[in-house]
Amino acid sequence: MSTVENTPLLTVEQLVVEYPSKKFRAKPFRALTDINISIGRGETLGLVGESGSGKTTLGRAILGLAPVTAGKISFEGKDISHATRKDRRVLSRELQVVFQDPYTSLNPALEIGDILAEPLGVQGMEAAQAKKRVKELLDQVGLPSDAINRLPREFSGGQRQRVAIARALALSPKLIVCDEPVSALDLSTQARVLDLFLQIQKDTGVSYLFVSHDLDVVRHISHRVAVMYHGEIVEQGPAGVVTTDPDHPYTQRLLLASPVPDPDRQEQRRADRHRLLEAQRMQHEQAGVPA
Ligand SMILES: Nc1ncnc2c1ncn2[C@@H]1O[C@H](COP(=O)(O)OP(=O)(O)OP(=O)(O)O)[C@@H](O)[C@H]1O
Repeated sequence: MSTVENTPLLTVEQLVVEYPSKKFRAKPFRALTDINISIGRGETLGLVGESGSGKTTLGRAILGLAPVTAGKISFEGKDISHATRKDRRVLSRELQVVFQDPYTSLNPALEIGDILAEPLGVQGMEAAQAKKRVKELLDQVGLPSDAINRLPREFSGGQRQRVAIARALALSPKLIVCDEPVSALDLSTQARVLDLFLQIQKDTGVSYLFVSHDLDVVRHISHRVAVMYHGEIVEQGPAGVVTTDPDHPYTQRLLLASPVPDPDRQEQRRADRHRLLEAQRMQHEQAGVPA
């Protein structure tokens, strides 16, 4: 086996993330302290914790959306903690994201075919080849090929999340940060979308960082689970071993966790989506692809 194959796909070492305070001269807010995790190829690390424990911040730091105050994030052995915008453009082929809310993560004005072709066009794929790839992607996520000419509003929440997953898969990434991707769906739809994530991993070998406030969801999908509390990882182990004992303090805290983030953080997520879409649009312009 080569060195690259032996190296974990992603390692996070002694990561600290601080957000600047909105109050004048106030100390920055430390959202993450001394985070150490790794994710292997084809592996799912579930990240669970109560609301505000720092799960989204960790995903954001990996995606380059939250500042790395100290520590190191490496992808395939390369330090990406302070990657430039150019580096991030290259990384976006390997590192993708699926957000929680399927109702706001898709551009409502674009047909599904265009939403899926966008990342392919950015990477310079010719129209005919992109069309073929879009059909493959729809098939892979269990949507009919006539979805190409339809708008997001014509689909249910579960179907829209399938479109978001297809878009994340378009460039065959190695890691997908899944930030509460089933929390907005009803229980039976959740189960079907989780099965889709598992099937995709079996077929492609993609790795997931799977963020959820729901321990059952995380245990179902993950090989290993990390439990966060107040910006730290307080427990980490194989999915079957992490406790669901109702008397365990972390479990109690998880049971109390609210699935609905506070308005400030919802606003931040909207801003993240906007930034990522904006970055895609700029890449489009630079590649000379008409919008
Ligand atoms: N942009 C920001 N500026 C300042 N503080 C922030 C910012 N984003 C998050 N925080 C704070 O960092 C902490 C961790 O937030 P984060 O969204 O990562 O938690 P979470 O575990 O994902 O919560 P939830 O499950 O509710 O989404 C919280 O105290 C939050 O208020």
